[in-house]
Amino acid sequence: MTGVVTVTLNAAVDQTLDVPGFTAGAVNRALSETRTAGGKGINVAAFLSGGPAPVTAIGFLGADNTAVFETLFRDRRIADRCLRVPGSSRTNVKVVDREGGSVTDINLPGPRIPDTAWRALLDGLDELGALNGVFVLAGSVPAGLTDSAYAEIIPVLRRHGAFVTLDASGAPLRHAMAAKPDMIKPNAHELSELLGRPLGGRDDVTAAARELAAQGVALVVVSLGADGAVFVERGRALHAQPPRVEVASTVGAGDAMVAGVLAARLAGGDLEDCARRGTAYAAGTLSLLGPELPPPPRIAELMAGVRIEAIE
Ligand SMILES: Nc1ncnc2c1ncn2[C@@H]1O[C@H](COP(=O)(O)OP(=O)(O)O)[C@@H](O)[C@H]1O
Ligand SMILES: O=P(O)(O)OC[C@H]1O[C@](O)(COP(=O)(O)O)[C@@H](O)[C@@H]1O
Repeated sequence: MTGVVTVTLNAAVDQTLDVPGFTAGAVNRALSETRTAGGKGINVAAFLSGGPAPVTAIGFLGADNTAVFETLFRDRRIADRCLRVPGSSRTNVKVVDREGGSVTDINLPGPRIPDTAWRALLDGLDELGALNGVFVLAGSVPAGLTDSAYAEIIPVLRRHGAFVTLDASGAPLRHAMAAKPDMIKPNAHELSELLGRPLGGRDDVTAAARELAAQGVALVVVSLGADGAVFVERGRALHAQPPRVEVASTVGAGDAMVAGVLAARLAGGDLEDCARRGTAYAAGTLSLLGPELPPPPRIAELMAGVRIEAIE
């Protein structure tokens, strides 16, 4: 089976703080702290590891705090092609308030990427493009790179005929749209920002997703948090509603959804299979901290509990 390569330009150590009743502007006390390897592409790599496709992670890691990432790569048998850059990868703070059911993300900027490292990344991707069929470009773009970073990477992979998934936001997503990724997964807020207009309910979101599909993105997935996600491909639109699950943290749910969709696609699944597996992976990670999935029998149970509805 073809290999999957995930690209993380801005890796992160996710520091999850358990703060019941968290209140901005007040003194808050954390009951516990957990640190896990994160960053969108690294999460997708972790969620896909252990499956039939070999998984490679590439991107940038700050040279001063690589241990948490190297441990993940070793434990999950993810091939580590990440380039080391001076400094430390950022720590992103995730404040989880289980009482109030909220997660507050404070994402830091990350180390500046030297030009030599950027060029080495493009060379590495060219090399990996010859050997792997699926690429995931995900997350924010750190200092030192331009908003065109993804728009520059996509043609390098296209030359090799790779399937390119993009999960980004803001200007990097807008620039990359011209390079026509094969799949995108914005959330509703990112989609509204991309189109420059507010989006109402599910029908509005579906119409917007259809517009992007008409621009040449084969598979458009729009995630809607607890309201599930909309999947659009070749004129078909589906809504997938996750089953009710216990939520420890929503961090990484979007990345799990990307991984589940790709796992289904790699197995030859149709749009409904992608929606079902993507939603089950997202629901599965909600009760766990870090890029973890429950065991296969529980994933099967979650898949059976996903409600799929066709949208006309
Ligand atoms: N609170 C929740 N309850 C149930 N499912 C959720 C919840 N939050 C997220 N999900 C699932 O995870 C998917 C991705 O979450 P979302 O928050 O939309 O992504 P992102 O983190 O990329 O913004 C959703 O489409 C949904 O299936
Ligand atoms: O690169 P960005 O956009 O700052 O996002 C990085 C953060 O996103 C995550 O990958 C989680 O993303 P999702 O919740 O969207 O799946 C965290 O691990 C990380 O801290």
